[in-house]
Amino acid sequence: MMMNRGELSRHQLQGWVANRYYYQISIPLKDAALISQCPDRAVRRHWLHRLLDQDGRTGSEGGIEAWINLGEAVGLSRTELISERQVLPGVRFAVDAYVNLVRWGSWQDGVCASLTELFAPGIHRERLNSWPTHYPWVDPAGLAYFRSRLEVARQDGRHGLALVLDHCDTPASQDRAVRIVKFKLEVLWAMLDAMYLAYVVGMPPFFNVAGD
Ligand SMILES: O=C(O)c1cc(C(=O)O)c2c(n1)C(=O)C(=O)c1cc(C(=O)O)[nH]c1-2
Repeated sequence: MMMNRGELSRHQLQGWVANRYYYQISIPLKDAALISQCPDRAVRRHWLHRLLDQDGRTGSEGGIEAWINLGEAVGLSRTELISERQVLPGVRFAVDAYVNLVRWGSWQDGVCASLTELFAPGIHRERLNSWPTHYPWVDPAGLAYFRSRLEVARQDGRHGLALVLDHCDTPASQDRAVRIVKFKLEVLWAMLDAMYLAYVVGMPPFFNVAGD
């Protein structure tokens, strides 16, 4: 909300991009964990696209590279981003909890957890619309990540939802699906809470937050 209202300082927006970088690089690990659990060839085949969409293919660099470009567009160097120096402990713990859920749960759990992506296209669209006005100092070329995800996230979300509707066909499995989605929302909230404390409240001690 603060982001979309244009209320973030340069330091705060940089902090968000640097921390979300850790989410981006963890998504393929999560997708690989899901694939490793899944005996269904068609599902594995489809899910592999997700992994490659982030990691890239020959001739197409992929989402992580696009996120690094976003980092450069907000004034962070590639080295700074890749160093993970700015990743907050709370963000790291939350993201790792997501990867671990998929690593130790079933592949259906992993699909349920990805359903928050249904909301991602709208969120990306909002950023594409508002950032050029609110943050004119951000190089617009860096917004390519959000643009590239509009259609991909819509398709991924639909595919995930179709799988969940297909496989979660008992009250018990539907109950579990809802609990998993709640867990994933808690991961996303925990990330935001950690960033809010560090960059908005400015509450010390944070070993890796430089003063603004
Ligand atoms: O910017 C966002 O708000 C947002 C949220 C989410 C999400 O809800 O997990 C994803 C993304 N973006 C995203 O870019 C992305 O690639 C992605 C993959 C996944 C997933 O769980 O597999 N979620 C998300």
